[in-house]
Amino acid sequence: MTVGDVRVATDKLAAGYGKSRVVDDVDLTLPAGEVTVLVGPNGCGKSTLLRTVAGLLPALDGAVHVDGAPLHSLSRRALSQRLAFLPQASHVPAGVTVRELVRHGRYAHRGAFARHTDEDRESIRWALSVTDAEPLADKCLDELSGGERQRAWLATVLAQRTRILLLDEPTTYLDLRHQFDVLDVVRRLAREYHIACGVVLHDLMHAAAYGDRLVVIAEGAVLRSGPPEEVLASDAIERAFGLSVSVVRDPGTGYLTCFPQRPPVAL
Ligand SMILES: Nc1ncnc2c1ncn2[C@@H]1O[C@H](COP(=O)(O)OP(=O)(O)OP(=O)(O)O)[C@@H](O)[C@H]1O
Repeated sequence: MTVGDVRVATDKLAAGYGKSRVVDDVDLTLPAGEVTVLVGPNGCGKSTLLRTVAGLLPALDGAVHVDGAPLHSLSRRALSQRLAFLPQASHVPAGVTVRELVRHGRYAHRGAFARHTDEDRESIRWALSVTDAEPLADKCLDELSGGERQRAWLATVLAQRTRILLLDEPTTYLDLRHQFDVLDVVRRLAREYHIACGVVLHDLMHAAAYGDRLVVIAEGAVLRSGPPEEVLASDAIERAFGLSVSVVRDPGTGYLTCFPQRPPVAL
């Protein structure tokens, strides 16, 4: 398996609820070793699309292929061994510690009643470590701050050790350092482990800095996809957000970043 192998491909996918199509005709690919960032205005369908790719919502039309196999042909367990999904918000179970939660991430690899293997223990340790959640391991989830909880959920998803990661706004609630830490983890997972990462982000600066490819969703469709420099400089941003941005590369850090083309309100 080399960088660039397509792990997820949608073919003219329509996603939505009942008869209502939220996005239509979507051809999305998530290649191994790359971070693909989905951006778009509130309510444009980013979560709906991700949940459909994760098999949590039925496709209204078209198809999703995971590792070349039609999504519907994979059992729930087979899919969980390939693909992990971090939703935008999750129910917080009372009295469950972070370590217990992260252990759940291993269920796809062993039966509910099987004993933990060394591989399970190593995956749990690794997931807690890369998300900086080790100090939280023995605390109850319902006693954590929003950002600490977000790291615990992310660790749970990472412990699943899948080749495909779908993350819906993983930086929500996180302070500045932890936002960059999480995005660094995502990039490392892509580069070092050749994981195909599909990430929803609202912050276009994060998207510019960390995305190998951006996908702009608006008006019920993919408006544009490609390298951040091209996509951010295109009219898709103005169309999607009603605001264009200028793109610059910070000479100090090398980060590509962008600024809204609108001066602050003078008071
Ligand atoms: N369970 C549901 N049943 C019916 N409609 C829904 C449901 N969930 C979301 N929607 C609608 O689907 C549309 C897309 O919602 P979605 O959450 O996918 O958008 P989003 O791009 O992720 O938004 P945000 O940036 O605000 O998180 C919205 O109009 C929303 O009201």
